[in-house]
Amino acid sequence: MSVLRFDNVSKRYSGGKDALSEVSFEVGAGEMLFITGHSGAGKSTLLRLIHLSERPSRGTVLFGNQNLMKVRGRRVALHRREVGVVFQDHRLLADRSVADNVGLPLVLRGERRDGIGKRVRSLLERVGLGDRANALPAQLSAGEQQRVGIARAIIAEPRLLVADEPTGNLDPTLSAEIMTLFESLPEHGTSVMIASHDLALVKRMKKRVLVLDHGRLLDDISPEDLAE
Ligand SMILES: Nc1ncnc2c1ncn2[C@@H]1O[C@H](COP(=O)(O)OP(=O)(O)OP(=O)(O)O)[C@@H](O)[C@H]1O
Repeated sequence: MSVLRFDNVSKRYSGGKDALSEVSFEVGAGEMLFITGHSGAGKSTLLRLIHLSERPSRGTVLFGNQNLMKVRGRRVALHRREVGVVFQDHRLLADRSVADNVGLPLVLRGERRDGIGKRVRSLLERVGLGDRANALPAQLSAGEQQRVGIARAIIAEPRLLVADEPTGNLDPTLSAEIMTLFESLPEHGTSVMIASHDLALVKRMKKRVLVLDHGRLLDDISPEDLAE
């Protein structure tokens, strides 16, 4: 079963040239893959089309069986519940505790407080932040803040997690920790797509890699091919 499918997708921002050009690929359930390419290659644009902060100019994006072109209005919020998003700059609420930040997606869904507390505690343990639940984001290191952002993105068990340069500001040890966390997600039923221009990191991970070049999908490299 495919989680996501791009069919000949192009995106042109108003006044610009094509940021994506005729891109086609498919992501399977439980798959983890990287999107790489030079600055301006179209990595962020591709991810924006998945969580509907942008729309394609041509072509079709399917999420499961759903054509995202038809997802409009209130249904956009419903779609976003199924797609977790991790940004490089965390975007945590500065005046809320770690636990409140992580539980926010469940609060927005109207889930019961006692159930939320339990799930937040268990997830914070899983990401190694069990003892930081009451801290404010500013009291955490960059790597810890990033783990809070990831916990918030996965607490509602999305079908797909998209991460845009999630290790951009982190040192190699912290990057490796974050990658280990991402690698554990497919076994919990979440597929993972990570945009990164860090080629050394991408090669080390030995996962499928989509290579973008000036908006075109230049290569779709399987883990086996990457090993050669
Ligand atoms: N909102 C926008 N309006 C107009 N053009 C844009 C917009 N966002 C991106 N672009 C252009 O689209 C192209 C692809 O940009 P995108 O941000 O997707 O690339 P990227 O691979 O993520 O780059 P980077 O690694 O630098 O973040 C670039 O030429 C960029 O200038």
